[in-house]
Amino acid sequence: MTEKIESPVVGVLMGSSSDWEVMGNAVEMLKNFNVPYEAKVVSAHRMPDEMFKYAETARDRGIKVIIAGAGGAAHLPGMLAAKTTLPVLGVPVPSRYLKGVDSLYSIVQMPKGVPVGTFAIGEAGAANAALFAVEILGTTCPGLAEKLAEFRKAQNAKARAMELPA
Ligand SMILES: Nc1c(C(=O)O)ncn1[C@@H]1O[C@H](COP(=O)(O)O)[C@@H](O)[C@H]1O
Repeated sequence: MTEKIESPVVGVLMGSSSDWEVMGNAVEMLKNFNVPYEAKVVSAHRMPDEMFKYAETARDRGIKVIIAGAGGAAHLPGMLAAKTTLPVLGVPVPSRYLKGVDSLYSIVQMPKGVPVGTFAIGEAGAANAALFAVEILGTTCPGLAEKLAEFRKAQNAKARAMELPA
């Protein structure tokens, strides 16, 4: 008997394998919610043809949301958004010299007409992009909406239990 493999509904893309430490936080969050995903290195700069192909075929393959993380001249999220009408969530990956402020500015200042949802620099941004993707999926999937409510409840309990040193 073969196990049923659910096809991915979220694509987690990153410009380089060096982004994994940050972008792994998005994958971790999707796993927590049992959301089928695919994670790939796709670079607008280094693999422009593959990037176009990914964006052009994503919807037909069942992808509903794309999370794209990149550092430095982070054109990946914006270029994906230029080639698809799926929601694209951009994660600025911290860069070596400008600490990700360059990545943030590259992602956030999209021209009118081609939106990219831009998140915080680094791990929190990656995790929140995944949570936002779950929220989008939760608008049509009540099971996910319920899990999100549970997640918030658990987070609240954890924050309430926080103690400071005497
Ligand atoms: N910003 C982009 C794009 C792109 O936007 O297409 N492709 C790679 N990169 C970024 O270059 C940084 C350094 O990459 P390397 O570590 O491979 O040299 C990474 O943060 C990656 O996201």
